[in-house]
Amino acid sequence: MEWVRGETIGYGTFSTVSLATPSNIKGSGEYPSLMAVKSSNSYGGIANEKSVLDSLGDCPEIVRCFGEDQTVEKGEKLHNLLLEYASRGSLASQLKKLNGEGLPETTVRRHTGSVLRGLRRIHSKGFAHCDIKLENILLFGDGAVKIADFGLARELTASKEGVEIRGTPLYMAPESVNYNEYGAAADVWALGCAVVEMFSGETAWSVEEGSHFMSFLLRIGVGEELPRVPEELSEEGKDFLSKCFVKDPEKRWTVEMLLNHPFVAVDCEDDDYDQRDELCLKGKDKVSKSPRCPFGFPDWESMSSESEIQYQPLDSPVERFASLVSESIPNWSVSEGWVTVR
Ligand SMILES: Nc1ncnc2c1ncn2[C@@H]1O[C@H](COP(=O)(O)OP(=O)(O)OP(=O)(O)O)[C@@H](O)[C@H]1O
Repeated sequence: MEWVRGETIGYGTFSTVSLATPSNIKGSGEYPSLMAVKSSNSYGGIANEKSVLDSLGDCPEIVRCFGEDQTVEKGEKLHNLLLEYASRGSLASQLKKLNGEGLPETTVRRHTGSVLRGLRRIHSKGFAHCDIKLENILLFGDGAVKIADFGLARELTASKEGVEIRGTPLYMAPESVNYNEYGAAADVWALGCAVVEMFSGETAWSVEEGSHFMSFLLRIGVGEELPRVPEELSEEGKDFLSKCFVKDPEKRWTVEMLLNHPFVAVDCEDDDYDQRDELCLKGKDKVSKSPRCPFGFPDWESMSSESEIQYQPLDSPVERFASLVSESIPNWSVSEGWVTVR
């Protein structure tokens, strides 16, 4: 399909997302008149995302892919992935418009149910998403909520050796920090963090400015502490989170179990949904920008490609942390200050 690039609508760590329209409307009946195109000068993430999306097939809770191609623009070779366009942006951008407030619980329940159904498809096809966060949950004009960004997704059978941080640390599960495990259970932990953020408008972990990265990893991996559960959340919501925030991945509830939890299994009245969502729609969308340098840790850039890492088996969490951290102090203030590490 021939297509024309439109305005930029989002930035990721390794890609730019723009609007795209088919250039020959007549001959493009199977494609929508407006799409999103994710473009990157590196092939790995785009290729992985395309291959995972192909394996997942059509699912109402997963962003659709219309194909991939390469272009040369301003002398630069770009790899492009054509995707369904989410006209209402990401949950992160929606939340930003609420100025620190969260979404009504009925809306959170509905969105959580959608993400769970998307995760059910991902896990049943033998993959883990590995980067569930509000930036990767997209909102559509018809009210649909879909999971996007499969650049980090990987097969559940993939090896877990070595030292690797995948995804966004604020959403990382204890077993990922400690043992490099990025399975279906780690997606459930990340979903719990996303639910807290959706409801409260604040990240599930509160981290003081100037805190050291290593101490944060220790809090997730070694300590007894769990992510914050908002006081104002209903008892059902608190119970739902208590099933997500179980340190032992074997004891954590699976997506299938959570789909039967009353927090999402019961259809809620959506009275307050429309009002608050309308308010969000009225705000003008701004292009979201992630910092280009992961965490403000200059030396973390060397971890951007798995193939470049010389893996050493490390047994203890402390050894692993020591190999992952630098001396620099990151900006902890908000989740958007974090970027995905590949
Ligand atoms: N299909 C889409 N429709 C509308 N907006 C989109 C779409 N896909 C992505 N975006 C916007 O672009 C942003 C970046 O996209 P995406 O997360 O896929 O890129 P990325 O390079 O994989 O990001 P990162 O790896 O930093 O998480 C999203 O947070 C969202 O705001």
